[in-house]
Amino acid sequence: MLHRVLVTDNLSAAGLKVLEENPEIELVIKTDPKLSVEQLREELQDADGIVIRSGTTLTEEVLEGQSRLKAIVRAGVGVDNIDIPAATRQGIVVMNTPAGNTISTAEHTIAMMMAMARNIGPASASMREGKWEKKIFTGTQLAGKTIGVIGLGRVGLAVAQRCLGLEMRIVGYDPFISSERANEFGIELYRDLDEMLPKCELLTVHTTMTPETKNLINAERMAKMPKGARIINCARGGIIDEDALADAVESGHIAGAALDVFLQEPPKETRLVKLPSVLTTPHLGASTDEAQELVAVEASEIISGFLTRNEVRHAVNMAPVSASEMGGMKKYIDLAYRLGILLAQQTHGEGIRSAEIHYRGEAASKHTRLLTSSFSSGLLSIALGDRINIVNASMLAEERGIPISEETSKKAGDFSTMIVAEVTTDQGTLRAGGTMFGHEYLRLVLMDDYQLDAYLDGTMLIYRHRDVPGLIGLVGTVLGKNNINIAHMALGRETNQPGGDSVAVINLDSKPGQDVIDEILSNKDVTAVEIVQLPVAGAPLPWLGL
Ligand SMILES: NC(=O)C1=CN([C@@H]2O[C@H](COP(=O)(O)OP(=O)(O)OC[C@H]3O[C@@H](n4cnc5c(N)ncnc54)[C@H](O)[C@@H]3O)[C@@H](O)[C@H]2O)C=CC1
Ligand SMILES: O=C(O)C(=O)COP(=O)(O)O
Repeated sequence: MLHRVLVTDNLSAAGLKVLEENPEIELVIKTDPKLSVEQLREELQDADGIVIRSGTTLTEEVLEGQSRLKAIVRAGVGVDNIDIPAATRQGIVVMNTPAGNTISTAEHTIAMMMAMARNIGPASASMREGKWEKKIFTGTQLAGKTIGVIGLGRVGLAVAQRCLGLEMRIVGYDPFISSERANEFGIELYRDLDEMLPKCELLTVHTTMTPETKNLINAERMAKMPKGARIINCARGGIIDEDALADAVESGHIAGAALDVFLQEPPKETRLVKLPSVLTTPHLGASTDEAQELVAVEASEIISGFLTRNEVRHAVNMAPVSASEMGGMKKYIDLAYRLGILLAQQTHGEGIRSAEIHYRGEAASKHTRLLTSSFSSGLLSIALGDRINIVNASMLAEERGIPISEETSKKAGDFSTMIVAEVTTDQGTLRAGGTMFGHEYLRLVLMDDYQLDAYLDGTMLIYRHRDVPGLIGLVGTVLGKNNINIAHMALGRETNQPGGDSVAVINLDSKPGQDVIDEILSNKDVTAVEIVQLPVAGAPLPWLGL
């Protein structure tokens, strides 16, 4: 089946070409007219992936119940127009293209700063009206001025580098970078934003939009800046409090502002936009041919790589996995998932308090977080059904108050690679350990304290019993007379002495009914019987299509 990719914002032709030329992808473009929320919900019902820019907002309401949608790709940086927790809860991977538009955005920031300092916008408008107003448009020189850069990520650092070239002094604030790194870029790093603000004759913000950065520059902070300071925002509307900025510009404390982004786009509240010393552009930071080609091609490659090769690149709500890494992980993801559903069925999904996964030998060098998510999606599959997958498993486990921890040891034990999962429930602790033979065949080699060697697929009849002669024959006879074929049988006993507690795992070709289970259970030496249903060997896993 073709993977359907919906595009709802303008992407460069080069990016669309990547999707059009992929024979495994069906491209659906819905950019004009802009879709309503209802139309977007409807289109998404038939989409495996969506590629957007800042023009499409994917709220919880839009994402709710979108069972076909597997991936959202943002052709650009900011993902604040996507409800990430809602996407994660739905099991949808969100990815972006972090670097393609950095330089263009930094250049736009510099352009805005220079245009503001020299009144380029109003001077040009005045000349268009036939005027020659040399005196009123006297500007301010930038060389020698101090600029404060808040957010020293990709764009912030690129802006700082360019400001150095303009012979400006740069002070910076970003709690997440080291002063060594800042110094490499000629930035004097402050650990306290309020201490830095009085130094800033110009201030530019380059953080992502988070609850911490919302209104980061408010009235109180603007008051700490020197009188006549200027403010630039080419990051996200709302990092600077728009109302407070309008007040500060009107009062003359802030001499001017240059804004590319707004709380609401296009802005409905126009007080700020209409102020003569406020320069505005309609979110143009990334709008160059070069940046748009880079982000659109990358976004298209990301969505194709994900849908056709399970590659996870630049994910915002999941660890990244390259196509080659994924190749080596598939069997492990499968193994962890199967241990998860095995234990889920043994606990009936009830009363699970916590789980602990141990990775031994080769397994320890794999992407264990992903494996733990895969295990968790199996473990919670009874409770949550198809809704759970590798993307949302950790979040949903956490929401249900089930801590799932992991521990790794590169030391191999009896097997070169092994995953052992331990689940604690209200009733006690259950354990299952799996390995793979020849990197191919998945095996259950540990159940509670019993060592054994059972297939980890299909229908499994598990019975606990006292290790006495004749029992295997008896169970075999019951199954035989009910026409149930045995594919494989494994026994594990507590000690090497006969007569102790044992467990048997029989892989069957069909599922026995309750009457068969009751007949086996009626034997005085059998203490418990359960049927566990795992996917058949090599069956595809949910959404990963492994
Ligand atoms: N106007 C436009 O068209 C464009 C806007 N952007 C926006 O620019 C911003 C920066 O983008 P990038 O540099 O690519 O992102 P980035 O992720 O590389 O950098 C963000 C930086 O902000 C810092 N930060 C986070 N919280 C902070 C806080 N409370 N205080 C100070 N610093 C904090 C982080 O440590 C990080 O270094 C984003 O909001 C992005 O959406 C990006 C591209 C185009
Ligand atoms: O990449 C970003 O964060 C941007 O803000 C660019 O937005 P756009 O793709 O031009 O709508």
